[in-house]
Parts: sequence; structure tokens; C-alpha cells
Amino acid sequence: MRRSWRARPLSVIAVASDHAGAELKNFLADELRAKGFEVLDLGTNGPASVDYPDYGYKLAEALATGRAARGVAVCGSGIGISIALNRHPHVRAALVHDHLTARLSRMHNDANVLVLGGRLTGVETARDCLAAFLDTPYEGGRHAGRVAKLGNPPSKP
Ligand SMILES: O=C(CO)[C@H](O)[C@H](O)[C@H](O)COP(=O)(O)O
Repeated sequence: MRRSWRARPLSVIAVASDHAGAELKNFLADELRAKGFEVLDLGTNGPASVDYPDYGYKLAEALATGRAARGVAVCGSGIGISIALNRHPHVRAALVHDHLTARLSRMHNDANVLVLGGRLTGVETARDCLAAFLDTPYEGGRHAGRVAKLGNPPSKP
């Protein structure tokens, strides 16, 4: 599935997680609602074991179809769901660990999905990362050509 990324106002944010990230995902969804965003919750919403690729792909689909402008994704470490998300050329999912990496993911990479490890990152740090992700603009300039290349990977690297 190759669909172009459709920019839209930053009002709807999709959230998704596996079982290991559900608690932090739900916390961040509440944070987003408190900040006035509409949240598209793609699950999962309980402790029953599920597969992170299914939720990463759901989130990629929500961005591709324009149902959400950006996303927040959580699994246990953040690694698995990042891999799933970044298989889609319109997704720039950034696994971050603190306010600085969250800021850089926006400034340099124009990240459209914030990824956190639910078993590794505490709620206060996660809240900081979310604020940086929402509030930091993309710098463009020298980064623009690099970011464009991310959406057009060579068929033979
Ligand atoms: O993909 C991951 C690791 O890179 C995630 O952390 C998953 O959430 C984790 O693998 C799930 O582990 P579980 O033992 O099946 O709960």
C-alpha cells in the first residue's frame, strides 16, 4: 500500500499500542484530550497479549488516509512498533527517550509519529516528550532534501 501523506491541521492525533504499551498510550491519550486534541484511539486497550505490527500498521493506515494528522505509538521498548511503522514511506516514526530527542525528531526529521517504550519511559518523561513533539516546529532548510529522501527509498540501496 503506497498512499501519499496528506497534510491536515493538527487536530486529530491517532494513538496505538500493543499490550505492553497500553497503559502509557492511554495516559498520553488523556494528555492529548486535555490539550484539546481529538484522539483516534486504535487500541489495544487491555493487558491481553497482541502483536505490535498490527497496531503499527493501523496507525500507518490512519495517517495515510488522513484520518489523523500525527500519531503516538507505544510498545514495551518502542522498538517493535517503530519498525512496523517505518516500513511505510509516509511514516517518520521516532523512538525517543527524553525531551531533547523528541525535539530533534521534529526539528530535523519532521517526525509524524512519536514512539515511546511503555516499559522503559516513565510518565513524567513521556509527558515532556509529548509536549516537545507537539510544540516543536520542523526546521526545514538543509533537512528538507534528507526528509524527502526518506519518502523515496531507492529500490537498490
Ligand atoms: O517489540 C518489542 C520489543 O522490541 C516490544 O517491546 C513488545 O512490546 C514486546 O516484545 C512484548 O513482549 P511480551 O513479552 O510479549 O509482552
